[in-house]
Amino acid sequence: RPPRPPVKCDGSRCTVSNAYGVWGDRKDCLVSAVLYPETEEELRLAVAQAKQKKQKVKVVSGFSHTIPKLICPGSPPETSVVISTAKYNKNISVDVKNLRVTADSGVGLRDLIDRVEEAGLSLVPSPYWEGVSLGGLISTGSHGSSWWGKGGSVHDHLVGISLVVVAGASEGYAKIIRLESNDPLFNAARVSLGHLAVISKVTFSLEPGFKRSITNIFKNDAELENEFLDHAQRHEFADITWYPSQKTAVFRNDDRVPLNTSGDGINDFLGFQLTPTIASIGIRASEKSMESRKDFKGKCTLAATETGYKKLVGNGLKNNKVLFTGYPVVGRQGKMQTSGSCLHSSEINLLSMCAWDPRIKGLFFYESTAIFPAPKFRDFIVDVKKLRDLQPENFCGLDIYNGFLIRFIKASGAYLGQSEDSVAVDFNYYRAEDALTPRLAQDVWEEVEQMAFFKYRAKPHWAKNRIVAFIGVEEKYPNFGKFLEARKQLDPQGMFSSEISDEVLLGLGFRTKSDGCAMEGQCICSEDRHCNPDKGYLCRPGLVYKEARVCRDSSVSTF
Ligand SMILES: Cc1cc2nc3c(=O)[nH]c(=O)nc-3n(C[C@H](O)[C@H](O)[C@H](O)COP(=O)(O)OP(=O)(O)OC[C@H]3O[C@@H](n4cnc5c(N)ncnc54)[C@H](O)[C@@H]3O)c2cc1C
Ligand SMILES: O=C1O[C@H]([C@@H](O)CO)C(O)=C1O
Repeated sequence: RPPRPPVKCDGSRCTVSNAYGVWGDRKDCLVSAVLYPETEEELRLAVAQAKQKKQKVKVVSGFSHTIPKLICPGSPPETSVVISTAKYNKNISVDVKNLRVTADSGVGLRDLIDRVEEAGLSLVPSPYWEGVSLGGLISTGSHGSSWWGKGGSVHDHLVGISLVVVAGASEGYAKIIRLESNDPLFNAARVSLGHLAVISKVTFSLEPGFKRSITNIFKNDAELENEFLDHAQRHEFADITWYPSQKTAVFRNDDRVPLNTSGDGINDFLGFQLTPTIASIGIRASEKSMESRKDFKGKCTLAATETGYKKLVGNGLKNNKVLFTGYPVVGRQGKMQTSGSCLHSSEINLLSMCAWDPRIKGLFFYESTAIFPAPKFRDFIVDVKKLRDLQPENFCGLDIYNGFLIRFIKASGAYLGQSEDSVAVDFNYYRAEDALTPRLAQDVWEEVEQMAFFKYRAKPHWAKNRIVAFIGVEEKYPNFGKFLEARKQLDPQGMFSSEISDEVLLGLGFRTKSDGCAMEGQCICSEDRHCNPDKGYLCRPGLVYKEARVCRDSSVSTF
């Protein structure tokens, strides 16, 4: 079954959720209504109506694949409305001569890519997951991986954007403005987290169609900190997957090759494949039982099995669309850059879905993504290795997912983009059904999280992360003030802002620290009560990054 829609309405109000089904604070987002405009004029009318009713407005796509609660307009529900772009996805027009494509913001990434490739052109970057809308993916600075050309961030290939902004009565309370690359507001609008306006049209620059040639090289991680820079400079779409508990780093040699190169392969990334529901439930059940038995060894066995299987099947790469038969895998850009086959299954197929689908007891995890200025990343790796060498089993929980996924993002002019060439690192780890349930090695994850965001001042990916990652975020962007000025200019009454999304944008979520708040990254502990003393989890300093404050299982001896 494909993912379910993120919005559920009963008579009087609607609940807006995300793809994982649970927000970081585990509280529902309630709104008075959700509107489904289908044309740009209907989009404008929806904004005008909300302005006249003095409502708070947020935009959600048909996918809602963002983790932080950016799409929640706040309380009380009666005064808020959500505009969904799920049905605003009709128009895609490819301009072959000028190597451009313009589309409605609700269009899904896969639909756009297929149309562009049909026309013999290619969109260079994209997130690795295709289950996103064009408006949504640029709004959070979503990216693939590249330090070449315009780089791996999609918003750096945007050359025009149309916004529905609030207006006075004389202009019908809402109007459409078109911004091109040289507009002063353009750098605010292209990564705007839904805080300035509703994006109605996006225009991307394209390139003549090309193919990709991918080879995964499995290496020992001993020299990782000395090798990542060279790897990114040598291969246009390079990334690295580091499995710290196994001391293995998988260097993805990934380059563009001409269209006439032989090969019709695809990238059907394993993690995004249609997964038999029983498999997802099975993995989740075994994780849960290992957690309850504090079975580190079991986690490491599962991790080794997972990574062994991934190596065997090329992590989902297929040479002939069906099977992985060996490297290199060569295929069309449109079939290699992004994937998400679990999206394309029939409603009646109840036996398989995306592994994290909240309708089944499948995978349930945190997703942290830290974006480092390139010069700082080396020291982060060295610190994580120190932490890993203290007790490698602590890192098996990570390797059950994707380990550390290391990707490359180029400096951007976008105010909320990266101001310098950067390295993004994703890591997923087990999340318990209940907020207060202690998790194996959670102190290690909290230390890695705090090391990244506070010791190395990495920026949190706007679409991922637990709320603690956003503490002090506004100080990390040199042009943050310019973004706030643009927000004041385009939305003086703060119609698109809310105290809930301000916790992300302005890192304001820390006024009160409640009992147990540190157990899910809702605060950084400063007292034991912020952890779970009844279960022996107490607030302690980090082992390598001493300034970190983490919830550690006091029943096990530290080193
Ligand atoms: C399985 C998975 C894999 C992922 N892989 C990657 C990856 O490889 N790289 C990466 O960088 N990210 C990745 N992401 C994150 C994803 O790219 C972002 O969450 C993206 O923003 C989701 O797009 P969406 O259409 O679901 O937007 P939503 O989640 O619906 O919205 C995101 C934000 O954009 C705003 N917004 C949406 N549409 C509009 C509009 N038309 N006008 C104004 N504001 C709007 C919303 O208000 C919100 O603030 C992944 C996410 C998942 C779940
Ligand atoms: O869930 C996600 O998957 C990708 C990456 O971790 C694997 O492709 C990504 O960036 C996510 O947020």
